[in-house]
Amino acid sequence: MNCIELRNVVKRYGNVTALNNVSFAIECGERVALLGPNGAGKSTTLKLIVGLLKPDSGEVLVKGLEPISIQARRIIGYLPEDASPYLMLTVRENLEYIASLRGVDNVKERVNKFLELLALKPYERNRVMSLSRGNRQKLSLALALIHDPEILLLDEPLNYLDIPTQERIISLFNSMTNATILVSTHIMSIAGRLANKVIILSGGQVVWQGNISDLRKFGEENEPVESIVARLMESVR
Ligand SMILES: Nc1ncnc2c1ncn2[C@@H]1O[C@H](COP(=O)(O)OP(=O)(O)OP(=O)(O)O)[C@@H](O)[C@H]1O
Repeated sequence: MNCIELRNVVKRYGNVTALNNVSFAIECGERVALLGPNGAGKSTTLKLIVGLLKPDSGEVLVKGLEPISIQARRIIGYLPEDASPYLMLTVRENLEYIASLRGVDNVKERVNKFLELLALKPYERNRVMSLSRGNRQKLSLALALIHDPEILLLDEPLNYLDIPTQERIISLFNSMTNATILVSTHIMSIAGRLANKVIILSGGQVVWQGNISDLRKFGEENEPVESIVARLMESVR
């Protein structure tokens, strides 16, 4: 079954065409990296899937449902590119509030688990406005995961994180074996550790999609995968 599907999607902002006839399908349980140069349309794609934007034409489906349906919203966890938790609330209050809104059972237990998991326990009583950018990012990740979503949409999830935390988060994602993950990133090594497939966008169009291991077929012997991806991205700019 497809957990995410875009069919001939066009999205414009005024006279800028951000996505121009984009189609792809992601099966439930797949892990896919969304790659593309700046302005390619990656964040726009994620916002359409989470229902924050509507396509001008074409269709976006989450398990066959409209992204704004209650059933779809329940199963999606979304980390925006510049996530901003409630600045005046503490770390714990943010987590408890979102967990309650999400209908999580045993809110306290679940919040404690994420405070531990993301090393946020020392900051649980601090207001978000006083946190470092990295700790805000950890909280934003916890907020995206608190309801154990089936589908994870992650926009540059490792931004601002120190190396030990990056490793912890990668293990956490990799332990979520049943989840469907679509992750936007500029870092090829991160794509390779979080996903086995890629969708490459450029100029609002899909220029390539397939298994990461198949990317090598487009390169010279020993050519770094980053260089192959860069060529594919530039083929349509
Ligand atoms: N709110 C907006 N208003 C007008 N234009 C927008 C808006 N958001 C995005 N765009 C434009 O749409 C295009 C796609 O932007 P988008 O943010 O989806 O790209 P991206 O691939 O996520 O880029 P980056 O890697 O730089 O974050 C760009 O040309 C961008 O300038």
